[in-house]
Amino acid sequence: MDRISSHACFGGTQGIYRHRSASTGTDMEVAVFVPPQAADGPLPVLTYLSGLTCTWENFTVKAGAQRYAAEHGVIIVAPDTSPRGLDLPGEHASYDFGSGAGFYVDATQDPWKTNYRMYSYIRDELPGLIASEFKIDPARQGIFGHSMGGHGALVMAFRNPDRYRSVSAFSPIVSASRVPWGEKALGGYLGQDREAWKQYDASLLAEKGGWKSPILVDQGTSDQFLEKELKPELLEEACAKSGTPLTLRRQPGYDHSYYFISTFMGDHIAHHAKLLKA
Ligand SMILES: N[C@@H](CCC(=O)N[C@@H](CS)C(=O)NCC(=O)O)C(=O)O
Repeated sequence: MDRISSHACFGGTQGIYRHRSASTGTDMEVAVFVPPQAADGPLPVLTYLSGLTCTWENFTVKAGAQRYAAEHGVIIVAPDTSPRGLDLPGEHASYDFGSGAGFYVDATQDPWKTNYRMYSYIRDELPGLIASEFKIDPARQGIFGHSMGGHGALVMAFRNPDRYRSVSAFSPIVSASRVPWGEKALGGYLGQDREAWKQYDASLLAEKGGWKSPILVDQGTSDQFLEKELKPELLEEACAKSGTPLTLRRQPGYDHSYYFISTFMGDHIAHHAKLLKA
């Protein structure tokens, strides 16, 4: 990984890196915050997946996570939301598909299947890279995210319970196969066979059970995407069915923005730190 920039932050270091990705066949950028406790030995890692239109930058500049990561001694990794630097047909035409909207899936359809492999990138390639460059404890990994990234985090955790010990989300798309954003993305990347979409639907995965640690989800009640795209009640119902321990907090008056995310960031990092250090 090449370091693009580095800033002292809350006694630790906020770095931005670029590396060649075998999963996407492109260069990828990623932000990594290393807290001051890194001097004393391997630390837990928390990966944050961003929402539509984002890069690593939205979270890194606006979420206010570094203060809490420094407090709890957790490394935070914030990747991009899609491959970059390509010009596939229609790739940059809309904010909710293609660039900035990889949906954390491995595409199976042309022309996406060669590069749009964000599931493999996040699950396999990036953790390997991070482990080779930073002093991490691979047995203590958590994942969280916002909106499309909340969907990504829940899907990643539910499909890989041995890999991740903790999960949380801000205003997640909880059932990608049953809302317009998800139908567009999964249809485009995976094709029209809806059976293939199920492996990327957090609520359908939750319904099957298998995730054991407490899940924290925050959702603003004034979120403009709440009824049409997010539908937290579907996750609530699925978790109730399978006995999955979900705490869903409806936060009155909050919208979909980073003003909301930064307000509850401290609670989320404390949630992960507790589970990762247990
Ligand atoms: N641009 C879209 C909304 C996209 C959006 O709200 N993106 C969220 C994630 S789903 C976000 O975090 N945007 C970047 C930011 O607020 O910094 C629209 O106009 O409807």
